[in-house]
Amino acid sequence: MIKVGVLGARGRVGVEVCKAVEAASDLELVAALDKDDSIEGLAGAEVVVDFTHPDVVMGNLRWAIGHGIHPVVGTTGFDAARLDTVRGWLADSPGTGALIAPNFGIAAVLMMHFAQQAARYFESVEIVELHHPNKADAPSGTARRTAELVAEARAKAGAGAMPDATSTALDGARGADVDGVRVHAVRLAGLIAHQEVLLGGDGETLTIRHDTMSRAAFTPGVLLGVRRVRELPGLTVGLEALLDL
Ligand SMILES: NC(=O)C1=CN([C@@H]2O[C@H](COP(=O)(O)OP(=O)(O)OC[C@H]3O[C@@H](n4cnc5c(N)ncnc54)[C@H](OP(=O)(O)O)[C@@H]3O)[C@@H](O)[C@H]2O)C=CC1
Ligand SMILES: O=C(O)C1=N[C@H](C(=O)O)C[C@H](O)C1
Repeated sequence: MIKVGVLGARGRVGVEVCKAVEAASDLELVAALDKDDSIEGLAGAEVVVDFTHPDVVMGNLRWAIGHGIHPVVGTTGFDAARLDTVRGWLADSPGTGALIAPNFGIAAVLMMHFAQQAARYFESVEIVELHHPNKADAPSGTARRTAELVAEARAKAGAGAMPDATSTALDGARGADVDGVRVHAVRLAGLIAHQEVLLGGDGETLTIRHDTMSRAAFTPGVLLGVRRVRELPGLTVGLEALLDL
């Protein structure tokens, strides 16, 4: 049995993660903590799942890694500097592994992978992410990561800058620039999490779309991470590393 703690246990995703851990015969939920609970309640856990908030996740990670507890992190808001900081903490705690994934949905990971594969064949790539209006960060972690993967694929293929004649625009009209890829964030009541990657070339376009219909969609990926993270010392970024794509 793997002893699992959950941070953000009363949140939208945390509730689903707790249910999934409790339903798994090889996992034991030993701590289900939320905002006002002491993190010391994680003592005894081997793996901690974090679905909290970008403002608190670094403190949680520091504590968990410092106590040799392997984190599986869904919370977003990670940039290169934050990831480097986590790598530093892991270096001081040999044998501890951490998995940080901007999206634990298998279909979402495939959408990112397909976008990365397609990127080098098109002159233009833009990303539109659409989420529920209670989301703290924009653009989403998934969109940011997709843009990084697309930019990396284009750079590797020697692709130049994308065509764009815009010479006058209202602030934000062209979205955020992530490594040269434009990312547009929509916040709309009624939505959960959705993304379109738009690719355009000479006389044709390709749209790769992903829709999250239920937050239970994240739990198989989270459980995969929980089962594997202890075998992966150091930092692993993205669930794709565990999917043999
Ligand atoms: N990687 C992935 O696949 C996915 C990632 N996410 C990300 O996960 C994060 C959480 O999303 P979501 O569940 O929708 O958010 P919610 O706001 O519904 O849940 C977060 C929970 O964490 C609680 N919390 C805040 N601070 C702490 C703390 N220090 N310790 C423990 N709990 C705390 C919140 O309490 P309170 O409400 O009182 O502040 C809340 O109950 C976001 O960053 C989101 O982008 C979401 C879906 C999938
Ligand atoms: O906040 C959310 O809801 C989600 N957050 C993640 C992100 O920022 O990419 C994953 C998914 O999009 C849902």
